[in-house]
Amino acid sequence: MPGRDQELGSYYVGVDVGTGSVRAALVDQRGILLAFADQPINQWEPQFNHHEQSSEDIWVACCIVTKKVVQGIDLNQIRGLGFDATCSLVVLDKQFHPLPVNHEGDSHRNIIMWLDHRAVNQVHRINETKHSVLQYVGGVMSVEMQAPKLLWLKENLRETCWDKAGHFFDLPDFLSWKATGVTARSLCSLVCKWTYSAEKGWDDSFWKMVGLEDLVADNYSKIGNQVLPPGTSLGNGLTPEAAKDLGLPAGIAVAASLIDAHAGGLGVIGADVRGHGLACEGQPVTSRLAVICGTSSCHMGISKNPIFVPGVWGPYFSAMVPGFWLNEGGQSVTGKLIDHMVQGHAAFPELQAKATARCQSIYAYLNSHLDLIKKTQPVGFLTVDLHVWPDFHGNRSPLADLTLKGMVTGLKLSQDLDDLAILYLATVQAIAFGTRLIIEAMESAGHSISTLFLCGGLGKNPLFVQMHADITGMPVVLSQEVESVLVGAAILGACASGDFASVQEAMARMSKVGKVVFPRREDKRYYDKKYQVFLKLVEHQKEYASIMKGD
Ligand SMILES: Nc1ncnc2c1ncn2[C@@H]1O[C@H](COP(=O)(O)OP(=O)(O)O)[C@@H](O)[C@H]1O
Ligand SMILES: O=C(CO)[C@H](O)[C@H](O)COP(=O)(O)O
Repeated sequence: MPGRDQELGSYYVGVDVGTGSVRAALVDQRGILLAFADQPINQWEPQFNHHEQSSEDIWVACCIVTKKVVQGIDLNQIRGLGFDATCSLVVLDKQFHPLPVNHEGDSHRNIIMWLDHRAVNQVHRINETKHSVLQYVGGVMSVEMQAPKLLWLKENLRETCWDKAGHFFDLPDFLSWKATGVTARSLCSLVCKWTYSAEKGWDDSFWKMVGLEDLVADNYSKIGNQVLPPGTSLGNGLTPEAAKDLGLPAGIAVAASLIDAHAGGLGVIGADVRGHGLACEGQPVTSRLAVICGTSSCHMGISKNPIFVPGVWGPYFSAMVPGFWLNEGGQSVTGKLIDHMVQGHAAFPELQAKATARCQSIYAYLNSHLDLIKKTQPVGFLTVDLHVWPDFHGNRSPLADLTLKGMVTGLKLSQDLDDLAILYLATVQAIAFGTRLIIEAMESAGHSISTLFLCGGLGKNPLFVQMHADITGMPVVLSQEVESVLVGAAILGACASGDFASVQEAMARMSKVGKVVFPRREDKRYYDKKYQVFLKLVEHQKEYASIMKGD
């Protein structure tokens, strides 16, 4: 909350809808968070690989957190509002009412979440077309993108959903519509998840080839035929109705939105790094990789010219930083995988009890427990004979293989807290090795990366950050504001308000270096050996699959 003696200034509200919660912040022109609030959101998993949410629930959560962060301030100081959200698919009918995306016909659950893998068969057929738009998603479309999900709805819920649908929104675009009544879509969501080209627009032949020709016949009115760069001011700003819901003044500028990972990228990648001893100082911004780590991890690298990286999404023009091409590597489950491994272990109740007794988070407790048991060796060396392959939800990048599964080798009969802590460590390391594999793929295609800029919920975990530095061999920059994704959302609001001339200017002013974590060079040999094992794991998994397929 800003103090009463706070100089009268301009504020922006950023709203970030992650997988597990909605967050809002009040942010000033220097990118400093003056107030923060969060609110959990519901998820349903009615069947394995079906993940659903409710757009009504999410809007209610947005209203709760926004009202909280503006409490007690002069509303006239708020100049702009920006949203970011996960790239989930929201379905509404022609009157903008929710439609069910499930066999139960529950219209409250009208969102197919980004991590939903129900459309495996559909994406397989889409990839078999080898259509040229696939070049711009790393060569292989992901089941997490919107075209396979649309096709699934058409083939499975024709009467209850497809035929009645009037609007298919990416969640960030749903939020900006809800705030302004403007149905224009963000270039970010359409380019990254819907095959739209910033240069050529929609490709009719793709939609016809995959069996979604009805979208073309409608001139794309259901999926978006007005497209705006992120940060553009929408319509007449916040509608009176949305203003009442959110507790904000009607008419303030609302920006065309971003996907959450992209907002994180804006929130970190433009910081002034002078004086921190970083290799990216004085180098083009293209030497920086933004790594946004929440439920999933997203690896956002930009370039002046398009770079085609097999298995890495993109290149997408102007989808994050205007004028730059974006490649987006990713791991579908990272925070969710760590939670899964820890919560599923027999010693989890003991961990919870001990962490609660010390008023610590379970992760802070695990990290201090590892420090105790490591004795004199570096903590990472505790996993010399325990190795994890992290693709419990398939591989997004760079293998782009959704059939891959998780692996653990080196299990013992022990089920105590030491065992849980070491399994947790091996999981964190596996995620960092996955990042190394993505960086290597990006570099061999033409990127030249020297520094990681990490944010998201996992950025609060010092072990996760140190392992990313040690395993990639690159320094990891953490922002001054831990909630950097919200700074990205606020940057959108700031651009829409007209207070900054460009997204680049707002980025440079509002993102700031906090802490830098350097790699421990002396441990490199150990991690290089573990990386060799990591690569063997996937090789062996493929061999097992081929043995089982044989006669
Ligand atoms: N204080 C913390 N310490 C360690 N890990 C954390 C902390 N807070 C969140 N996390 C991790 O971050 C993940 C959630 O990140 P978050 O960015 O909030 O996710 P999302 O944007 O997907 O909702 C959790 O799965 C958890 O593993
Ligand atoms: O596909 C993505 C970005 O393009 C993200 O993985 C997705 O939006 C989920 O984000 P989060 O892990 O922060 O909840």
